[in-house]
Amino acid sequence: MTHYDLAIIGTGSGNSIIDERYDGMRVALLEEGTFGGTCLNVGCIPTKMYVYAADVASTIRSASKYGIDATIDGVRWNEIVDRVFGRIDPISEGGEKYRREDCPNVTVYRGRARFVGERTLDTGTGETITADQIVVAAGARAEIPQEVLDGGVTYYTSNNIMRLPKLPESMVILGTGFIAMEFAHVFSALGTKVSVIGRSGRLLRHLDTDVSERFTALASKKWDLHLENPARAFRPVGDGVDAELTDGTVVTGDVLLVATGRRPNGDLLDVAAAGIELDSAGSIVVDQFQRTTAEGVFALGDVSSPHQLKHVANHEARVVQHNLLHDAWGPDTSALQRTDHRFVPAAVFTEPQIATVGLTEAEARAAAYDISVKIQDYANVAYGWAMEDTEGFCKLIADRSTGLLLGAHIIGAQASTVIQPLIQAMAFGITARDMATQQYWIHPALPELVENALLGL
Ligand SMILES: Cc1cc2nc3c(=O)[nH]c(=O)nc-3n(C[C@H](O)[C@H](O)[C@H](O)COP(=O)(O)OP(=O)(O)OC[C@H]3O[C@@H](n4cnc5c(N)ncnc54)[C@H](O)[C@@H]3O)c2cc1C
Ligand SMILES: NC(=O)c1ccc[n+]([C@@H]2O[C@H](COP(=O)([O-])OP(=O)(O)OC[C@H]3O[C@@H](n4cnc5c(N)ncnc54)[C@H](O)[C@@H]3O)[C@@H](O)[C@H]2O)c1
Repeated sequence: MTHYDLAIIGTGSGNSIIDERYDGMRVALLEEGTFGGTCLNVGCIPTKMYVYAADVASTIRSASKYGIDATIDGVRWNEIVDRVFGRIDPISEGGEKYRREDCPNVTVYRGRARFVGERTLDTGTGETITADQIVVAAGARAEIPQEVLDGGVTYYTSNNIMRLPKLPESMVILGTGFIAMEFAHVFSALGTKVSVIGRSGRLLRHLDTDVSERFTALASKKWDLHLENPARAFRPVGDGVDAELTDGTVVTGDVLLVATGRRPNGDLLDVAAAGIELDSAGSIVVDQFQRTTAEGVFALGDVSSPHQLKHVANHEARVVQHNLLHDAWGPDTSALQRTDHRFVPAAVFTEPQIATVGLTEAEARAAAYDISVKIQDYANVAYGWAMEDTEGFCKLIADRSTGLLLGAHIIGAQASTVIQPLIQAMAFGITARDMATQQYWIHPALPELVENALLGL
């Protein structure tokens, strides 16, 4: 049985651990799927490349409000697909080739790994290995509701929807979370008729209520929404799918996209054989040093994190990368790094974009903070006038007793970029007053939205 200094399950964020500090170690890298993981191959990166194309189409459609007449003559779907995957697929292939051919200390195993004992792995290739330390970076997978499986219909997930052979005329999307909304934007902007089925009354309902309500109102003008009306059955019809809803409505589409959450992959790894605990949501339990309940085993990213975001997985990977090299299992933890999950931001790349960090107003009130709330409309700042924006806003929530921000929520153009100074203020403990008054804000740029929101607080 081959013994390694380190074994890593998963080549998404896990692959980034192995840098020159590990040159003197024997490392096993285990991967069952496409090399490079979710973000690169089927997640953040390709989706945002599609979103960019969708945004271009949207801009053309809305050009007339600026006095410019333009129409879309055609959407070359296959060229969009080729632009995205023509760039991404070689990165994945190159990454694997690099590990196999240029990293003499790394052995790549291509199979489904699972634990068969303490720090012992069946690599899924016929070989079992042991390692002094193991990192579980095995990610998550799309959850498929039973009613979809029972219906025997063809369905797509985020894994394969981007490689459809042609742009569908109509699409039924099950779910109202991040993935559902980003693909609804992509396909509708490119010309597909989009129907969305949700169980609750609002899209993106985990966000601040004002943001979620505004987004739902805007979406209802362009998509066929079926909210508070869960699907109870799915049936194949011709080349497409019928979804029968609880009130009897039937929603039909050429293609069904299921985007109802992603389940951590810990349940497929026989973790109990290694003494690794899962929580009730199926995530691997980790402490602030990313250590699991089994000595010598770390976990990071979607398999162990409630956030399921790439910037969180990256942060956790850097912590693990450090702690692997610092006797993480001895009594003295002073040299170890801790993960910091206090202010985790997220953005939804829809139209309009949404960005969020910290508490929602409801969460802040439930936590009994004495809060100050300000909503600043894009329509009331100069750049908002330039864009004729009548929809977007920035909502800030601050703690009156400290003057510190508790939450920031933006819906509107470039929200994912405009929010960054607010994330910085929260991370570095800058008060809203100092933030507003102790620096210049470029006039008349979009961040004046944030300046005015802060002044308003
Ligand atoms: C459509 C989509 C869009 C997204 N967009 C964004 C975004 O815009 N911004 C953002 O921050 N996040 C986004 N995310 C989330 C982000 O992609 C994930 O949080 C991140 O990629 C998780 O990284 P990871 O390293 O934990 O897991 P992964 O990158 O999923 O890596 C896990 C790897 O482990 C392998 N594996 C699993 N089990 C085994 C096993 N038993 N044996 C061997 N190998 C195994 C898998 O094949 C996979 O390659 C998106 C996700 C999706 C699906
Ligand atoms: N821009 C980004 O950062 C980005 C983009 C895409 C994905 N992600 C990450 O990937 C994760 C997974 O995305 P997701 O959209 O699949 O999950 P999600 O948790 O955001 O949303 C899933 C939605 O599906 C609903 N749902 C569950 N079962 C259902 C059913 N049977 N019928 C109808 N609706 C049902 C849930 O109520 C929820 O609203 C996200 O939580 C996010 O962290 C991030």
